[in-house]
Amino acid sequence: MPLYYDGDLHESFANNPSSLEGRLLFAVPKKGRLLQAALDLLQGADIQFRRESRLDIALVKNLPIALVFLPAADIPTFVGEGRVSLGITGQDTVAEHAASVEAMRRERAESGQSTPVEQDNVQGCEEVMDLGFGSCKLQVQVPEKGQYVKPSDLIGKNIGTSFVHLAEEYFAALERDVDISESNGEKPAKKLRTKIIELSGSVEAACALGVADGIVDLVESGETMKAAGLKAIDTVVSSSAVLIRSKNPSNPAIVNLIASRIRGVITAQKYVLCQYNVRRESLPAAAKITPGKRAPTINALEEEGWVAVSSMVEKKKIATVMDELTEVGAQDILVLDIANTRTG
Ligand SMILES: Nc1ncnc2c1ncn2[C@@H]1O[C@H](COP(=O)(O)OP(=O)(O)OP(=O)(O)O)[C@@H](O)[C@H]1O
Ligand SMILES: O=P(O)(O)OC[C@H]1O[C@H](OP(=O)(O)OP(=O)(O)O)[C@H](O)[C@@H]1O
Repeated sequence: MPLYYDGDLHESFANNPSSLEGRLLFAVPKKGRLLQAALDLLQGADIQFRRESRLDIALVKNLPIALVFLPAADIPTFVGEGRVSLGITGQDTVAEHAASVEAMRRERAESGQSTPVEQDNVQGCEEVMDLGFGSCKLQVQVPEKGQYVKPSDLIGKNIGTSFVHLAEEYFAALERDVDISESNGEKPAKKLRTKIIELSGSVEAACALGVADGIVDLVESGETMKAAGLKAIDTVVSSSAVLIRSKNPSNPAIVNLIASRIRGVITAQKYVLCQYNVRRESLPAAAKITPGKRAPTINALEEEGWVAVSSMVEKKKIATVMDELTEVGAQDILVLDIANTRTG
């Protein structure tokens, strides 16, 4: 098996490109917050497909891959069981899946079952890379003007959430800490006293409607939380979109190829190319400001005593970098967008 995809298509894919056989399955969120950024990433990586309306599978035209459009929250289950080799989803959903597997493991141990969860095809997912979008936090929220101030005030109360297993883990740890600090050497209670209520959406309405005393839900700008009259009192998990892979993908060479293309697109989005001319004696100072990823590229200019420099610079730092370059005497500073990259 080559480490990198060498252009040789799987035999069954080459013979029948309109079939699923021989194709690596890649799960993409079918709707919601991550969909558009994920599609932009696929386009940047030249993964060409046409999604027929109402069909959740799309065959990729130029690679032996099929895209499977699934709810973001379900993608870690499909990847973790090895049904799909690659996926794009949020770290929050990966953490929730891992917590559900852990809960299954605990339940089996407590009930004396000896079958390991791995026998149910639960192998878990591996994070390949952070994709740099979809940042949010899973937070414990309570009514702004209510009686609850700190997380431990919610012990024994009702908590609404779509992240049932992470909420259970969070409150179990909280109860354990409180019990230990209040006990006189007695063993902390095993059973969770806080009631976790599973809700599939609009979780922020649960407190106002009397279903819950507090919630565990995602926050990005905080606008939804504020509009519902809630405030955050703790963070359970910080999240952003990630590329995940199964432990034993059907074609590791294709997995590496896709990962490398996506990494190239992300780097291109993060950096710009900065070019400028500077007197040779000012080059050490200028090179310090624009060290590049490896080192700046330096070319001689026709004009005696001057050099041309080009270097990758983080987009978010470019204004300051241009100010500093001007200060050390750089001239003709140009900033260019990078369409794609493959760097070391
Ligand atoms: N406000 C947000 N800002 C940034 N990322 C978010 C935000 N809300 C959710 N996400 C990320 O996007 C993922 C999918 O959430 P989203 O609410 O879009 O899912 P969905 O599939 O439409 O589900 P639902 O039907 O429950 O809304 C989340 O798991 C999280 O990683
Ligand atoms: O802090 P904010 O920027 O306001 O974002 C937070 C909201 O975004 C998500 O919901 P989404 O709008 O995707 O819809 P949903 O409630 O149907 O999941 C999340 O569940 C919050 O409700």
